[in-house]
Amino acid sequence: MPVTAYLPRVVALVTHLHRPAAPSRMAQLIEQVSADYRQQARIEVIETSLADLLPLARKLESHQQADVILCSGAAADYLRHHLITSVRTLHLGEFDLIRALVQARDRASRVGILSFAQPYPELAAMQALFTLQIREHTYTSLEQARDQVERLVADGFEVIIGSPTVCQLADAAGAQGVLALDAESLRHTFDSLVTLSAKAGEPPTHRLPRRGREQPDARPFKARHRFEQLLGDAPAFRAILSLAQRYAQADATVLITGESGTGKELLAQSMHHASPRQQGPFVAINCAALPESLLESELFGYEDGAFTGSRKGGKPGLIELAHTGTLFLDEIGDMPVALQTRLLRVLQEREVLRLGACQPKAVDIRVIAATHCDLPARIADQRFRQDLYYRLNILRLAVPPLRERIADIVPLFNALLARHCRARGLPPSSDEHVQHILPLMLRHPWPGNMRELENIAERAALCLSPQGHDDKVDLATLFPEFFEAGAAAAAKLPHAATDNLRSLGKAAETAHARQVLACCDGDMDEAARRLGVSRSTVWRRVRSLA
Ligand SMILES: Nc1ncnc2c1ncn2[C@@H]1O[C@H](COP(=O)(O)OP(=O)(O)OP(=O)(O)O)[C@@H](O)[C@H]1O
Repeated sequence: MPVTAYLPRVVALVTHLHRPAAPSRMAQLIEQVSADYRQQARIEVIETSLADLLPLARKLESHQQADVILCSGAAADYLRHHLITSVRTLHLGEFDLIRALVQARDRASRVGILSFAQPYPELAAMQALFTLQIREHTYTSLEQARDQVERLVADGFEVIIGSPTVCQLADAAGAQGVLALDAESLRHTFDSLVTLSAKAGEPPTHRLPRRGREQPDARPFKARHRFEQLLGDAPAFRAILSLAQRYAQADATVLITGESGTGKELLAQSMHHASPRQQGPFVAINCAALPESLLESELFGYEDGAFTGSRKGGKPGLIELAHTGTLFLDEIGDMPVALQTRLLRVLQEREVLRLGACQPKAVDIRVIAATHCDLPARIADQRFRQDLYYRLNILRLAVPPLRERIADIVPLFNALLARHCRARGLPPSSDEHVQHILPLMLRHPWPGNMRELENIAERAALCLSPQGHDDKVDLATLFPEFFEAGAAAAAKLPHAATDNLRSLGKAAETAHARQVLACCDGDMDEAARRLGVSRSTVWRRVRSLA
């Protein structure tokens, strides 16, 4: 079947405090510049309020409508914490600043500049060109931007240069906002996106197309995570980590199994980082995400003229691009059988044959495959090749689901909660409110594993923080998954642990307290009674990151 050339889908999200009624200047500018890139990418511009930003971006991600999301400043940073899709920051350059300063000069003699995260390096040199009093502040969250704007206005700065959100904040505070964006910066951003796509294979992210969390940069095929970043102290998880660290040193193929969201990809990235191949590329592909024809050309590459729409000069496949590094085949259980046969050949011969080519090329790769499927069952259904299974299942890592790491649930939740509060500039959620959901968390079966825990922590950060707490919203409304059918049938631990808490060492105390609390279905009073300590001691113990 002929395959047409793949054009990466770039969605530019223009964020505002409140969505404007008419197209904003920034949206118009992006539309205008993107017209020049129609041959290289499909670029769509969407305006959104900050409140709708995340739901919108998540929808784009779940419908696989964006290979890259383009966003400015704090919004890009925020999305990066929440999405798997690649998020690029729309950086402002010196042209943006000069142009904005020229506009500002006509309106006021004192001009404030709000830049995201880092000050403009060129500002000092530019200041000499303008007879203006210029003061620059940086921000990393909406709250900080608001504070800085108010400070500038209180100090008599009438014009403030920044992003569309900064401009709206300035307008709301009684100053004038000047947008810092120039067509040149946009071209520069689109150029780098398109060049990357050509360099690294399409689409422009290293993960096709569902993933792409890493930012495309000079070395797009890189692993971001390391063992040190993996959270979790439960014995079952520590045992897997220790095995993975040992396997990282070997070169044999690894098969990682485990439910969705247990951290299989994180483990694969960490192994690459700790392996002798760490300087080589880490190339990841989701085998379930692409139709068979596309997956084949992405994996194996093609020669010039191999099919209608193929790129002139041909294209290397991801297997070739992983040369000297690691190839991570996620969702291997969903790979079409015809491709399994071709992959088997690569694993046996360590060479790859591009589509339309006669001569195979030698490749030096380490393969890590992952799946949430029951591969033996797939073999029985003839949906997975038995010989491929044995080629993959050399070093095996079975990642435990979260419900089997009960001692990890509370510390992981606390760590994620703190991260979300920090990212949103919110004060930490109060123990009092968080305490209410603890029993529910310990009872829940966590079918979505770490991913689900991240979602709960994000909701808790938003709604249980002192600022966001709303008495009208009850727990069943806020966390319906804890109350849905099935949750009640969550795995229950045996009522075995009754040792006196004071007799145990500190780390053991923590693990023990959590275990007992789980046994008591989260009933603090009952746990305190069994452990022979006060209710608040139980609480202190279970929430500590032992
Ligand atoms: N040990 C861990 N510490 C911190 N975060 C984790 C850990 N394990 C998983 N996560 C987080 O959980 C989410 C899911 O992880 P990951 O994508 O690696 O899981 P997966 O098993 O590969 O999922 P899938 O099978 O759906 O592809 C990610 O956001 C990741 O950051």
